[in-house]
Amino acid sequence: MEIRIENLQMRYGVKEVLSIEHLRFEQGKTYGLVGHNGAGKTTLFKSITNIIATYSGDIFIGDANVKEDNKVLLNVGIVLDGMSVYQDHTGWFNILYFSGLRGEHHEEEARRLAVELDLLEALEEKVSNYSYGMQKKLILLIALLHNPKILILDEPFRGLDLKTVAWFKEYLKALTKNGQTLLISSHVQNDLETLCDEVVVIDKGRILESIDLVEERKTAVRLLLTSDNHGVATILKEYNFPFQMNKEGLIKLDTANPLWMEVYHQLYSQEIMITEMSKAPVLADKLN
Ligand SMILES: Nc1ncnc2c1ncn2[C@@H]1O[C@H](COP(=O)(O)OP(=O)(O)OP(=O)(O)O)[C@@H](O)[C@H]1O
Repeated sequence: MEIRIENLQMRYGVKEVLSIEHLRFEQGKTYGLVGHNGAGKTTLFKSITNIIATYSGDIFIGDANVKEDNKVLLNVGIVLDGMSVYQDHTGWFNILYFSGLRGEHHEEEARRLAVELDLLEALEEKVSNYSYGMQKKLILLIALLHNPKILILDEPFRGLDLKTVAWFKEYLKALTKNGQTLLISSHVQNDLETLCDEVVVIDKGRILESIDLVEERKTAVRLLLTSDNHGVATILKEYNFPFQMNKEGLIKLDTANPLWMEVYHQLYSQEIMITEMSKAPVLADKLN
């Protein structure tokens, strides 16, 4: 399902927190949302899911306006950072309770996810005994359980161990292959770089730009580490070949440039070896 936002204005008192003329999240794509603290990411997520309804303007999920037809939200799963569940009850109680609210029951799927998340045994215990990461896993499990058509995740990886983050990223990649739409906010650029099709940059409640990572990935910009990076820089300058040397001394250039073959032969003839060549991260460059 797609999400469409038209003329959204949101204020807390006199403070304008969101001002978005038009924004569309297409079905089956993964979107990242980046912005400084207080930029409005969480407020946007809360508005889309009707947790906040004091905005002016319209938000559509599919054809339904969420303010007028909030049943459409049954298609949406949301995990907000700092969200909580019932502490004095077990993990299982929470799973059954929240599934019941939706009129659904997916015990087998819950068990399968709990095994993947290494949480199965803990589900018998009270949530108050859980670590922060375990609570986060439980909240994710509950959100994933009903297989929502739209999944909104606010800082989903914060507090999770590396193994769980890796599992979760693969899980999310598989979801979009099935046509689900994902919105993810994260302060970790690498997380968004590896997952997202598009990254929306938000600042003081306004959309600054939208970065199409799918297009950006098609370019042939590479980072090189060589046996003599300064020697390479000298050769590149002789050829007027555009390049940058980053803080770590790696050379960044576009190997699709027609001059690259000539430069490459020149390096070879001067016995300069390329010891490492990797795809340059797109997002870090765009955002910094
Ligand atoms: N309940 C509230 N009352 C008043 N102002 C609020 C409230 N919630 C958020 N704000 C303000 O709204 C603005 C946007 O906050 P929001 O939480 O959406 O930002 P964010 O981009 O998610 O930030 P972060 O990256 O720190 O999570 C901030 O200036 C914040 O102070």
